[in-house]
Amino acid sequence: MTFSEILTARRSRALTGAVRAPGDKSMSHRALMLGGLAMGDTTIEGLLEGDDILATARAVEAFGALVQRTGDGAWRVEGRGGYQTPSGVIDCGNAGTGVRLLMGVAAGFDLSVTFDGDASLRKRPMKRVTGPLSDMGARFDWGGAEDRLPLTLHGGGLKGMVYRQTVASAQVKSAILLAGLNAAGETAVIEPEPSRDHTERMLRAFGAVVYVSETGEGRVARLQGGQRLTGTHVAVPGDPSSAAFPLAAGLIVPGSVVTVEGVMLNPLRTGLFQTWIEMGADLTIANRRMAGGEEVGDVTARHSALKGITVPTERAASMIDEYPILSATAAYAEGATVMRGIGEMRVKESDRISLMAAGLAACGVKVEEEPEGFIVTGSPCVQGGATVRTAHDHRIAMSHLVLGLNSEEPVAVDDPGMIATSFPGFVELMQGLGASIEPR
Ligand SMILES: O=C(O)C1=C[C@@H](OP(=O)(O)O)[C@@H](O)[C@H](O)C1
Ligand SMILES: C=C(OP(=O)(O)O)C(=O)O
Repeated sequence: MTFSEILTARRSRALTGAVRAPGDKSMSHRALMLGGLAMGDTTIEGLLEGDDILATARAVEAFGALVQRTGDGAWRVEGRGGYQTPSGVIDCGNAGTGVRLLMGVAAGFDLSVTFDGDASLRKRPMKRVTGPLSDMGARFDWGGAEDRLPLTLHGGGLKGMVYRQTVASAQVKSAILLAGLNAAGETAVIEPEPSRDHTERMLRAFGAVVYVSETGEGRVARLQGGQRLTGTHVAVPGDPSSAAFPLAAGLIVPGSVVTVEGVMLNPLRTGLFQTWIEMGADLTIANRRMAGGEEVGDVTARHSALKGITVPTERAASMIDEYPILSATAAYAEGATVMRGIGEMRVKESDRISLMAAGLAACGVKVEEEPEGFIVTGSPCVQGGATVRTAHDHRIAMSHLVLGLNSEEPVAVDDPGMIATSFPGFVELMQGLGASIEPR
């Protein structure tokens, strides 16, 4: 489907059905990058074919690997055991994960490369990665403003380091560990609040030795430099961050029963499910099994009378991308949902606190914005009736479309094309469940 400039969601009858979420975005980026870094063939099934991942596939090819699409979600990467200087600029599009992890990998090699991205990515901070990589020995030239893309990286000659995270960020941790693979000696990252661990897990699947331990200072991931990766098979499970949207719709539209099958249940990713259950959601998980080295399950959401809660701040890292959709469901909950300790939301594809606050308020929902969070006071009756500015942010767009599925008046979003960065086929999948989402 090609979109008009605006998509509109309208109050829908009960949503029913079982769907599959697209492949996990975090794992899809890593599977391609590590495939390019390994010697030999890597085959991937269930790869997310969203725009962020397609940008990473092009980048890995530009760094010297052979990257082929062999079928629906099926890809083959023939790695050369290292990255080489690409002939042009590496454009990571909208993807923070893409650019930050690729900087880490590339820093380990004797090459020079310029990274760039779209208008949203050009606004996001890069020093959180270039700082530690510089301490390891990489050099950077800013193409424009400091801390922002475009930038040029000169890699090679790295030495390992011990890095203490100041913000919980899997992207920063991963960039450092990936650089450490080709640094002299040991590299360690200490995390006071653990972030998603897909890099550690997937490095092991490619044959690397990675130690993870719990210490008084937090979780520590360490590896020795000079390890070689070997191509492998990666089965990418469904993305819990994407599954959240149809499940949220199931929770808020009366009479609904929505199942999303094959959802990854890594505990560092499921903070939203825990939060919804505490809010009174009828959310059940069946058929728990292992797939692609991760636990997966079929998650069912039934329409529920939700109540507001205070989300524990230490849960933030395990649901950082889910606060937009949580806040949309909180709009239908009785009482206040307090979301704090989430200043990181302001440096995502957009300032997600401010955009969600503005969008919800335009739809008649009571929202109080704070520097590091927001409070949504909901009610079962949401007015709607707004066209929301999404500022190139897929999750802002999808969250408001879900909000509009049970509001009095329709809710429309601008720039819906961005949804394809993480969830191609979102509109068709939601329509298949019975959602009324149409181009205006
Ligand atoms: O490592 C990853 O795959 C990701 C880490 C998170 O970012 P931060 O590391 O900035 O928290 C998350 O928001 C992003 O969508 C994916
Ligand atoms: C923050 C996100 O992604 P990234 O940082 O990769 O752009 C996201 O998908 O919500």
